[in-house]
Amino acid sequence: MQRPILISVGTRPEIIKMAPVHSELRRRGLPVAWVHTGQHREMAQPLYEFFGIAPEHEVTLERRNGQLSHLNALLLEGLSTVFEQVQPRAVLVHGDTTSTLASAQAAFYQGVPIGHVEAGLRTFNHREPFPEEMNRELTARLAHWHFAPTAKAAINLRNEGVRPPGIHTVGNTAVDAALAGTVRVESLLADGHAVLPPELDGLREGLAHRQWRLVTVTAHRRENWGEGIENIARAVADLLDAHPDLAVVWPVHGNPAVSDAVQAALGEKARRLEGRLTLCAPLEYPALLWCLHHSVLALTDSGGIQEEGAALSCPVLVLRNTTERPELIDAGAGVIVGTDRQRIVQTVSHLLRDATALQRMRDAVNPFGNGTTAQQIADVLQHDLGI
Ligand SMILES: CC(=O)N[C@H]1[C@@H](OP(=O)(O)OP(=O)(O)OC[C@H]2O[C@@H](n3ccc(=O)[nH]c3=O)[C@H](O)[C@@H]2O)O[C@H](CO)[C@@H](O)[C@@H]1O
Repeated sequence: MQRPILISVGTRPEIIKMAPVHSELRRRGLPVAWVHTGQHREMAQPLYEFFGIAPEHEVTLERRNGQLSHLNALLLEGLSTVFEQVQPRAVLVHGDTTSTLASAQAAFYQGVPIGHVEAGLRTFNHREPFPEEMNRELTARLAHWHFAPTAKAAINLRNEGVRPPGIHTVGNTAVDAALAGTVRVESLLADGHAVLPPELDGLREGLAHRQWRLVTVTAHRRENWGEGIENIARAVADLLDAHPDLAVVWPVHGNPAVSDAVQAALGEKARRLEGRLTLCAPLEYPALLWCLHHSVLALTDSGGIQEEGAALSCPVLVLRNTTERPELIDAGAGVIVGTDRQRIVQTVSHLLRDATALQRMRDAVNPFGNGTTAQQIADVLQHDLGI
């Protein structure tokens, strides 16, 4: 194989958002390879199967403690060995994880140009999200190509001194993945494939026959652990009491800091409401897409779900005090509600009662692109690498 463009990723959202780039490069017959950095491997395998990706390389992490510095050191060493062996012509990284920064550093040490996909997102607060905000900034210092999802992200980069020829405003690959993925999920379901886990059977039946309106909830960010999650759970309970046609699906993050609080506040209710409240393990991506596609609203502190919601006409209420995706709010496709119980209840109740307001949000123009981001990234790489 010729020297490949090497995609280096570790976590679930990175895999989801880099899959469209991999698929587009492969479709054009360009040399491309994938290295998995070994975080959350158990979550990764079904995703790789869904996207038809077989990583050629893997860095296995033998972590002795939970420290970020230890993780970074292991990643840096493991990735350097892989890069040495593969001799990539370029390395592509995504977003803001520890894998992102370590991949960019390892590539920099070997003099390999770095493409940063989803560049320029900023909260301007190094503590929220931590350590992601700093990972974004440092990766921008190291990158050669900056694939900014929006004009705002491009301006953030310019304001930090990144020179415009390296900045390409291309939209977000999350949209490419969500649009193509939803079509595929619906067609798999129509062909009778078991795309959804059995825990969602009651919900599916209720949506089909009892005209429930679905709201998808997810929360896992560190800054929401404790009081934040408890408030969100109590707000969900209030909403289920106030709206008899409301159904909620909440894939609960496995961390006990999250799951214990959710179970304590809602476990009993979930048993009583049978199907109207589904608390389940984190869903595989196709099932999560199905939930968003069939939801009237999403409540989330996730970054990716803000983009997927916008792509699938599912308005998003952001369970954080800040977002690095202000375009969602500006476009009218989302609202920041934080974790205040009353505010969440009031905002959701208003939208459930006011069909016009809800429809206005559903009709908002998606600010994260139209599903051609991977093509635009491939165009730039092909041109600049002369391949
Ligand atoms: C706030 C923040 O710093 N977020 C960063 C984090 O992502 P982010 O906060 O989006 O990470 P999450 O862990 O929430 O993952 C979101 C993704 O997982 C999927 N999902 C979610 C729940 C579930 O049960 N099943 C499932 O498949 C969603 O559809 C979405 O695609 O890393 C990403 C990758 O670098 C960056 O783009 C984001 O900026």
